[in-house]
Amino acid sequence: MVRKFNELNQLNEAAAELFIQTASDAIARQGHFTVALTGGSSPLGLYQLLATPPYRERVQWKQVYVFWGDERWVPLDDERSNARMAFETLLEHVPVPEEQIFPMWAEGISPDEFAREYEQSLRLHLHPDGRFDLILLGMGGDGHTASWFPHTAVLHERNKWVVGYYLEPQEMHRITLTVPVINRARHIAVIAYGQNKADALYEVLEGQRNVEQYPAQLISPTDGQVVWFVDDAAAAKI
Ligand SMILES: O=C(O)[C@H](O)[C@@H](O)[C@H](O)[C@H](O)COP(=O)(O)O
Repeated sequence: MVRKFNELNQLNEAAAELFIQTASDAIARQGHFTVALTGGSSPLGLYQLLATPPYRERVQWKQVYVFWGDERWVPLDDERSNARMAFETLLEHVPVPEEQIFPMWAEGISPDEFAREYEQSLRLHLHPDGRFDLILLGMGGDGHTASWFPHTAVLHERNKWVVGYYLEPQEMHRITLTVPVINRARHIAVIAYGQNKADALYEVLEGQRNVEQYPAQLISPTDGQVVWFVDDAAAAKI
């Protein structure tokens, strides 16, 4: 489903409502809520909203387990860190117990080993069905999402839950959830706004199937729901 908004604050409010609803449904059903956060700049307004009354009081933060959909393999204090951004805008302002927050970063371990360990944590915390309650995603102007970049091998990974790999053009490693894990989620929310997303949004939602070029076409939940939160500028061509 595509939800289109004139104003960015309306988009963020609607995304916050989805977050609150999926959290309260999950907590009522199973006692806790598992969410994967996204990086980039797109979720900034949503995180700020969730950290502020009256939204903040509507989530039972002590029952929330926080993971990430993808990360740049940099220390937590690096300005490129997706986790750092989420801590500053959201996690430092809400009472999620520290041991329930799982940044995609650790010292003294390779990205590959880390990916295996992260998969083990997911297997433990997403037990028994391996499903996230909610995964937040953004989309780049080139049609990538999470760290599924065009023409990378991770697009074809069907067994591993988490992959760490070197992304040549950015000269850094990336850690990312894989296609099967993301598509197993109960809910996926993709946030894409601004004119520079218009071409990719058109190609991803209405263009010919070409997942190598537009990896966000791979977002296709098997038994869940996806909502695209877009603004008029991003939606100019759809
Ligand atoms: O670490 C990252 O870069 C991401 O998680 C990535 O997939 C992001 O969501 C898109 O690149 C959109 O980025 P913007 O929100 O900054 O446009």
